[in-house]
Amino acid sequence: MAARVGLPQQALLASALARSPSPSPARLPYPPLLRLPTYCRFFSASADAGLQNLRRRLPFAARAMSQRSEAAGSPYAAELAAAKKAVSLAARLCQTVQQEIEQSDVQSKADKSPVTVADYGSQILVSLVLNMEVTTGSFSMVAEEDSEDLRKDGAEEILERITDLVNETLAEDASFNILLSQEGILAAIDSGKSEGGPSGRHWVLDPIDGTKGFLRGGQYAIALALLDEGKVVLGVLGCPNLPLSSINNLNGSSSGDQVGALFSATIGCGAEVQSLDGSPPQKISVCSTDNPVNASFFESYEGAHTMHDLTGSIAEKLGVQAPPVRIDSQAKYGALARGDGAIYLRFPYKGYREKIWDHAAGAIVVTEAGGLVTDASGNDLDFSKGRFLDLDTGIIATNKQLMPSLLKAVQEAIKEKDQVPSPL
Ligand SMILES: Nc1ncnc2c1ncn2[C@@H]1O[C@H](COP(=O)(O)O)[C@@H](O)[C@H]1OP(=O)(O)O
Ligand SMILES: [Mg+2]
Repeated sequence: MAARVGLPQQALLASALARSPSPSPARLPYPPLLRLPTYCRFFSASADAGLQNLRRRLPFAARAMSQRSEAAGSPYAAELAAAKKAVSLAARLCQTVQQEIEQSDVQSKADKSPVTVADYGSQILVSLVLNMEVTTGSFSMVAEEDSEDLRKDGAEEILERITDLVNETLAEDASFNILLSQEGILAAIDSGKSEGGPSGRHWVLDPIDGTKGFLRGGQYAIALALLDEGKVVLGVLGCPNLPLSSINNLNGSSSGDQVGALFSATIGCGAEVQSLDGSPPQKISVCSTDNPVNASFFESYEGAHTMHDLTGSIAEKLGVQAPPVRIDSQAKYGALARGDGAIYLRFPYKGYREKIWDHAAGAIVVTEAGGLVTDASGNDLDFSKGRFLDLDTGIIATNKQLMPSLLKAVQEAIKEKDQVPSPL
């Protein structure tokens, strides 16, 4: 595994710098680096045999990019290609970490939720690739992680581990002639501090959505979207543990062998799925059933993230017969978008504030696949208000045929729940 091959970052950097000629700035494919002067140190490694040995012949990030997509003619085609490349590279780092995660790779945030070296590493790689590939306009990103905990005394070891992981992931991909210093690592994480909002363009990133699933060895997603004037215009969901074909039974497993799905959607161009290692994109659409008896529904694996009693009551009122399919993360939106199930229900406990990065990519993948995503009252989600989605009800998603009866069942179940006296 690359992260364990014993190539410490300093040595890698020193060897590359010693052997390589300085690149001509005109040939560098990443002028946005100029915007972040402390971001990175780069080199041309074409003559470096040691590094070449670390690289695979055809990096999947590059291959995923070369496949023709329905969105090729859209005004966001370049951004979509960059987003796929960024998510694919981040997914590779996450897979490396998930396979051999250690206790010291996991920390607890101020809100007690877990964060891992892979959450940070994924955010760094996505920021870096977007900066390198998208050369027009200024760069703004609303992302989940920040570097505060990594700047504290005692964080030196974890910062070094993240730096090594990121640089080893970059070194394995022939399309990147770049390494990051520790200052560059911290700057890359903090490039996600934008507040978003209704004007301009903002990338929206959850570097690992479903960290608990990631730690359990279950589902997780790298979720990246682009907001333009307050609207989500593209989304990419990397789901390294999701079967590529479909989830065709209630345990979330599949009949096909291939695992690792990359969902993408651009406004007005539909939604697609391809393998994380670069198969051609296939158009997807939500299931077309109008009979709840044939419908199955997705919800969070974690009981603390959604009220399973309320969702059970909604499903019963609707006439759904199958038990819930419980999986972590926005992988649920991807699975819904290709028709693995018909409904997604999410009802967090009172007081939880939804963040835009937890829904932006998933929502456009579902709507472009022909589905609808609304709050519990049937309103569209509004991603233009900053880092949070201002809603105090739940989020529901399904096809157009089932939405009216689903909304009715949701309203009835909520009303009934509100009438039950609190045990306190
Ligand atoms: N108490 C909570 N209630 C609802 N969602 C939560 C809560 N804590 C974390 N989450 C978020 O729920 C999402 C996982 O969704 P799901 O439950 O559908 O798998 C993640 O974005 C996770 O945040 P994070 O991204 O920090 O892991
Ligand atoms: Mg999340």
